[in-house]
Amino acid sequence: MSAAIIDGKALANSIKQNLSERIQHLKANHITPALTVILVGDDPASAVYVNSKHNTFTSLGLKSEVLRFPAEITQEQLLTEIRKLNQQKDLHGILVQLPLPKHIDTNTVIDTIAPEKDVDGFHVSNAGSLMTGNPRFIPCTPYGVMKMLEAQKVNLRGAEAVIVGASNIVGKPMALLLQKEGATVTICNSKTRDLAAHTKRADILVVATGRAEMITGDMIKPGAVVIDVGINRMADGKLKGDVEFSSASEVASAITPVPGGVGPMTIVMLLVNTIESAERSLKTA
Ligand SMILES: Nc1nc(=O)c2c([nH]1)NC[C@@H]1CN(c3ccc(C(=O)N[C@@H](CCC(=O)O)C(=O)O)cc3)C=[N+]21
Repeated sequence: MSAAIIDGKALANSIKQNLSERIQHLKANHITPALTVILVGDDPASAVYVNSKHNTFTSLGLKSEVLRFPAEITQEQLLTEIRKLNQQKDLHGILVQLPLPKHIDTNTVIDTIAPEKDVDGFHVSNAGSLMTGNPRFIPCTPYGVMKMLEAQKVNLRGAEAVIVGASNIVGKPMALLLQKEGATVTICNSKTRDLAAHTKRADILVVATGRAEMITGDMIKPGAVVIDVGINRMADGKLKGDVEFSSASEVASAITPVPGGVGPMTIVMLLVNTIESAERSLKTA
């Protein structure tokens, strides 16, 4: 068997096309959706992602600004910058690129962002609202994965979903979203005993560990839908997922590639959240 490849890039593009009407409507009301990204330090991978976001936003006529700070910035200075952005009228989204340097407490920084501008959906109150079933912003990566499953017409009701990786930004919100659609969800982590026993049960397998090619075809149930969230840059510059594509695609019924899978969906859902935020400002104006 050879799996269907779920084309995240194409789906992201079609979602993008469908946003133009909403953008026009906002502009007719003198609102340009605006995002500010804070980038601390000079990690080259982060710089690539931030540029990619910036280009996507500006190409659609949205406002995007990147504030760059040296890795030595103090936590208090960073919080001061965020508080300024919170007050800025006509700014609908604030994103602090992760990871942050070790001397800075990530949760404190995220929870300083005004929840109404937290288009990543990482603020503790937004995490809570997702958990209680009335989300303000759905975190972009799991949101994009749900759109891919929907486009692929994957039946989630009663399905066995297994997530490998329990992070606040992917694994945990992913579990809530799948559960909401009726899946039976297992979250595995680095301490899980007999990981393969879990992954082999999965009708839907989502892998977000940051460990290149750790899931191989022999760990996958025949016919499963495999979503690879990993983006690992190899020494030769090539990108690899957390799933070994060659063996997995022999077993799965559908699989996301890396690159061109979940990554482009993450960026387009950031666009969706920022536009949504701008539309809310229209309602309260
Ligand atoms: N506050 C915050 N929010 C994030 O959403 C966030 C973050 N911090 N920190 C880093 C991760 C990573 N991330 C990616 C988004 C798109 C691609 C993407 O589009 N990748 C392309 C390939 C790009 C390339 O060639 O490097 C693809 O998969 O096809 C990758 C990675 C968002 N992140």
